[in-house]
Amino acid sequence: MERPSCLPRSSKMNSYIANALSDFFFKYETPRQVLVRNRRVGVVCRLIQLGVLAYIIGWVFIYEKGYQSTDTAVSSVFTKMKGVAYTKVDGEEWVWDTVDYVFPEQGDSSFVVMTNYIITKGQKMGKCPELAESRYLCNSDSDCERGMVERTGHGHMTGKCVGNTTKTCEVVAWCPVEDDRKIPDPALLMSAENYTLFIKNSVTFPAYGVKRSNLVEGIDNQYIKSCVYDPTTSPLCPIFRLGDLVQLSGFNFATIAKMGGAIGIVIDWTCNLDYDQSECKPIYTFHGLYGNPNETDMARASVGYNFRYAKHYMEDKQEKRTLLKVFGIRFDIIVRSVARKFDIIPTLTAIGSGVGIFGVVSLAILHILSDFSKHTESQVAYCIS
Ligand SMILES: Nc1ncnc2c1ncn2[C@@H]1O[C@H](COP(=O)(O)OP(=O)(O)OP(=O)(O)O)[C@@H](O)[C@H]1O
Repeated sequence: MERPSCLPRSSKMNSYIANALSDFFFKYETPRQVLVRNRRVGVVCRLIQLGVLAYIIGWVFIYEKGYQSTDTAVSSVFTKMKGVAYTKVDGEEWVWDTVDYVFPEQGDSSFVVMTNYIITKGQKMGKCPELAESRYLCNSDSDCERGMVERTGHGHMTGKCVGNTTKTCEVVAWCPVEDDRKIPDPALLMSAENYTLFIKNSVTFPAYGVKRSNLVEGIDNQYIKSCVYDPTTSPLCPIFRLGDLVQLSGFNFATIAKMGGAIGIVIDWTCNLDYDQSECKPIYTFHGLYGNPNETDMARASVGYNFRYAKHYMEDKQEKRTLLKVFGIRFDIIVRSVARKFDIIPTLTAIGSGVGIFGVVSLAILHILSDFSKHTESQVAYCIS
């Protein structure tokens, strides 16, 4: 039986330190290289190394462009519509030009082009019956509580139930109240299909001091006057026909014109500034956001796009207004940008991380091999360097 050690604690410590010092001074460590004479192992190891090399060169450097730094642009968009529409409703002729059908008229990157409307002329402040619709109907005055406002009503109830055949609550409102139960079909401004939209967009990449405009080299005043955007024949023309925009967004013009809708125009600036700046050009894409009533259940709950707009005027010393329920196509112009250029810092970072990954993989292979060598001792020859 082994006798318990009765050396004191301090003398045990001293012997550890002495051993450690002797190991440090009288022993030497060096990595041992292993030569494996095995086809399967050799092929697998080389394939893993090749895979890592392909990842570093193919993915990190070529695909992800790890040798370049990136910057996003500061951008500004200006728009201008042109085109004239003519309507003849109830014998009344009317010509609509850009200031009548574009909202707002300043040339914003988000704007609406009116394609259909319901007009209520000569409204003035007063008392009148609500619209003859089921939600406003009443039998007696007690159904019209004074001061109450129906959720989607047009004014404050006076407390009276009025009318001869169809009785509705009387309201204090802009009278006569709007009747929007019948939407003109086909849309009144179908000629909007031929309107043209001019988009002026400039971008600046502050990190590289590079400024670009969508009126790129070769697009002069003469070209603008005659060109119309076409994705294959004139992809850089900044003038777009409305009908083409709707079609490229996947919508039907007659449907979107009647009920309204929304279209996103994306201007994509993806530029490699290692090449000449003139190669940095915009790419336009068009996306239908809403405007097809059969598209989704969500769209059916609120079909199309509309809003109300009033023009006020004075007549016989009384303020009056013309109310328009406007159905139109809303355009949202979105600029997406990324510029890349060679930079030594990301290059060194990418190389460093590549070397690191390579090192980790080599270590993993070494571990696999040391396991392998234990099992197939006979096929492995060790050579100590
Ligand atoms: N929506 C558009 N459709 C077709 N051409 C357009 C449109 N908007 C502008 N243009 C034309 O593009 C050119 C540049 O327009 P810009 O607004 O810079 O100049 P402008 O002389 O003030 O334009 P204009 O007085 O004709 O509205 C002009 O020749 C203009 O007529």
